[in-house]
Parts: sequence; structure tokens; C-alpha cells
Amino acid sequence: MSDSRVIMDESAIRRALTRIAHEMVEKNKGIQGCVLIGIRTRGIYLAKRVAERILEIEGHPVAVGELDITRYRDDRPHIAESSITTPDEELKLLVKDKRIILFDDVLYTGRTIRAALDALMDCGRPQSIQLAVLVDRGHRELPIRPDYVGKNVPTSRHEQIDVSLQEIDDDDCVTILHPREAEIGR
Ligand SMILES: O=P(O)(O)OC[C@H]1O[C@H](OP(=O)(O)OP(=O)(O)O)[C@H](O)[C@@H]1O
Ligand SMILES: O=c1cc[nH]c(=O)[nH]1
Repeated sequence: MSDSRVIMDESAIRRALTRIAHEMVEKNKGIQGCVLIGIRTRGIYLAKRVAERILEIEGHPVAVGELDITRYRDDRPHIAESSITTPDEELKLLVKDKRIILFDDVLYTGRTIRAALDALMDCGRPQSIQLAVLVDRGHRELPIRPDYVGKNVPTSRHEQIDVSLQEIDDDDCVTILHPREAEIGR
């Protein structure tokens, strides 16, 4: 059992993604040569939503791709081969010489992003890679820093951040779960 509290509701997520879209256009002086790549699963929907905002802001579309990092993880050595997808030709074409903006829902230790960087490099040689996350909860174990953050959420290691998105969870919200005192250290 744990206590939970909503820290971003639908409108907070919407505003954060709109701000991130503006920051991307500003930082890249437009969106020419940029490709948004979402890490499966929720990163994909975040990338698609920001691409929609960029279309509204800039008046032209930005390419969106999907990245499966399963085979690159350092914490799940015995993944079934059938659950692994190889980088497809489309992704290889998307990455080469482009300014990649990677998307994930939560940034914690940084190990998912480390795996994503390896996966991207296997697809080709991008010009550069930037990182966007909806929530940065701290506790990095690797030297990884996001360029765009929806919300910085100071957390303890015992807590958990859950991101729900309409596309797969039927709801837009970010929740922090606190274990009850008695459960910590069990
Ligand atoms: O910075 P890290 O310590 O790597 O943590 C962040 C990752 O953890 C979650 O994925 P998870 O591995 O739980 O898989 P899921 O997205 O399939 O739930 C989340 O979606 C991030 O990708
Ligand atoms: O709290 C956390 C940590 C890693 N990944 C999540 O989705 N939430």
C-alpha cells in the first residue's frame, strides 16, 4: 500500500508540452533538420504531441520516430529475442545527420537514456542529440542532463513517479507514490 498524489493534471501536462515545443523552436532557431524520437512507450506519445504543437507554431511538420531500447538495457540481460525489434530502415534514414530530440516520460537514473543513445548510434550518425522529458525526478547514476523538462520533481528513492497518458491509459496525469513508513526498508 502507498499514498499517492497527483502532481500534474491534464492541463499541467498540456501547458508543459506547449512550453517545451516553444523552447525547442527557440533553441534550434526553427525546426529545420530536427527529428523527434520517442522512447517506447510513453515517450512516443509525448513526441507526437509536441510535434503537433510545433506544426501549429511553425506551420510545417517535424518528423517523428519511435525507438525500442529493449536490447540495449543494462538491467535486463535475459530479454526474450522475440520481444526485441531491430532498428528499421526508416529509423536509420531519420537519424542520419539529423538533430535528434529524444523523448521519455520520466528521467531517473539515466540508464534508459544511456541505452537509447546506444540504440540511436546503431541507427546512424546524428548531427546532435537533445533530450526532453516530462518529469525529471533526480537521482542520476550517469552524467546525463535533459535539455527540456516538463517538471522537476524532487523525490526520495523510495518514491515512484507514474505517468498516465490518454493514448494508452485513458487519462492524462502524473502521480507520485509514497510508500508508507512501515514499508520502507522491507
Ligand atoms: O532513468 P531511468 O532510471 O532509466 O528511469 C526512467 C525510465 O523508467 C521508466 O521506464 P521503465 O523501465 O519503468 O519501463 P516502462 O516505461 O515500460 O514502464 C520510464 O518510462 C523511463 O523510461
Ligand atoms: O519513479 C520512476 C522511476 C523510473 N521510472 C518511472 O517511470 N518512474
